[in-house]
Amino acid sequence: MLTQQDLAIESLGDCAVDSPLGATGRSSFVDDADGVLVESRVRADAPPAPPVAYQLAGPRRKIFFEPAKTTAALVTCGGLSPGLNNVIRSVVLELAHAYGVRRILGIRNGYRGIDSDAAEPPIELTPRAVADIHHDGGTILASSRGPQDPETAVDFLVSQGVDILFPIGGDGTQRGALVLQREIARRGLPIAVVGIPKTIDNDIPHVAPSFGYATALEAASDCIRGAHVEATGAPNGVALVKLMGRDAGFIAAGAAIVSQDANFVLVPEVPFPLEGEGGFLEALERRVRERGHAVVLVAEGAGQHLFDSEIAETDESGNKRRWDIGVFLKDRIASHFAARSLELTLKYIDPSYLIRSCPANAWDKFLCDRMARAAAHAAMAGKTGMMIGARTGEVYHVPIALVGRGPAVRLDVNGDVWNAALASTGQPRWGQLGRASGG
Ligand SMILES: Nc1ncnc2c1ncn2[C@@H]1O[C@H](COP(=O)(O)OP(=O)(O)O)[C@@H](O)[C@H]1O
Ligand SMILES: O=P(O)(O)OC[C@H]1O[C@](O)(COP(=O)(O)O)[C@@H](O)[C@@H]1O
Ligand SMILES: [Mg+2]
Repeated sequence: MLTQQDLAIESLGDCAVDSPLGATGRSSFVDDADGVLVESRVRADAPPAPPVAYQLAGPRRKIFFEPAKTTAALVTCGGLSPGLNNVIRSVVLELAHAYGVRRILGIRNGYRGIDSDAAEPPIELTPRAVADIHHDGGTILASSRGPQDPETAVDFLVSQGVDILFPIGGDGTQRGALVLQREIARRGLPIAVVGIPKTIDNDIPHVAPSFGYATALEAASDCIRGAHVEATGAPNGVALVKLMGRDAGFIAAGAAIVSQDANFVLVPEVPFPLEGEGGFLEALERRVRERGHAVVLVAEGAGQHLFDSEIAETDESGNKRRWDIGVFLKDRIASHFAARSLELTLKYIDPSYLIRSCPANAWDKFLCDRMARAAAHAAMAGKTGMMIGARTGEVYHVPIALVGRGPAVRLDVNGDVWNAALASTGQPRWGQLGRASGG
């Protein structure tokens, strides 16, 4: 359970500068006493408890940095997510147009670009340079995985005169941001670090969901529409669609709900039985015998209990690699039907990278702009060691230290999202199983 103290936002010091937004008459200011309740769910019969609230995001009347003397830098890290360019553009425009910040750097290729020995130096981000980027997927700055030495990175920020760093990326990026902020604090430097969390996987705490997720669902459901056409277009057609989701099944579950065309959805949180009475293959066979076709969604991290071991290898950022459940299931479905001499037309579809490389949809664009501008306001007010949190309708400040605290964000298998996914597929509710069962 979080306390109000856990949610305190660090600050570089007193805010002595009048915000230029006051002169425009465009902004209604908020102050640090404005909050957003952490717990939206309550029990009416619970004893009253003191409210615990995030600090509300938004422009402050007094700011820490003098805009004309401020240099900001943006960096995008980790896997791509729809909306990265929208975030870059809105941060740049808010800083340049609303505050009058004149020097904004775009660090190339993720954290590896925060280094004087980097292959590519930062680029200048002007309003003109970012004018049209919001229509495109990806990131104009490029991204990467892999560690960066915090001392090297902070030396580089100092050498470039950077006052504010905006790390835009997932849970790993935010952990990295905290390491940099700690090094900055250790040296007593007045450099603000304000993160903007991206996640198509929907697996970052205090952000529910962040930008990218809604677009990923929309793109996935377009693929599933095609998969359904393929499955119904052949005798005993089965379309198996692999979606991203290393540890959390939000994309697969959400896509099942959005598309309404999936008959099975397999997620990391539910180690389904494969063989035997009540297992996936038997349920699939029954569905195909009864209806002549089926659409199966599988998240990349699902079914790892079906392999004898875990992969020891990680990616450059330390994320554990997973066995390829898509190809594994494809083979097992084929051999199951062959063993029963049952006709099968199996189509395996892996749209993973297409889903995260597309431009943001309307909802994610809406979210990106608000999160980006909120980050600009927080940073100009000298807030640091924080990231922007978001929930439908609200944008607020979250200490980055909370990203690594508490249980990881996973699908609640007793919650309404998973219930809706089960209802839309009609698949059995498989429970928790031991390793290697049914393999
Ligand atoms: N615990 C950590 N400490 C410092 N840096 C980290 C940490 N975890 C990840 N990073 C760095 O953050 C960047 C992005 O992390 P990654 O896990 O690849 O993507 P994401 O931010 O999307 O989760 C990489 O450069 C990675 O090395
Ligand atoms: O193949 P890549 O580029 O390493 O990315 C795969 C991973 O990237 C993601 O899209 C995002 O993951 P991150 O949070 O690590 O950036 C995951 O869903 C997926 O497991
Ligand atoms: Mg991640």
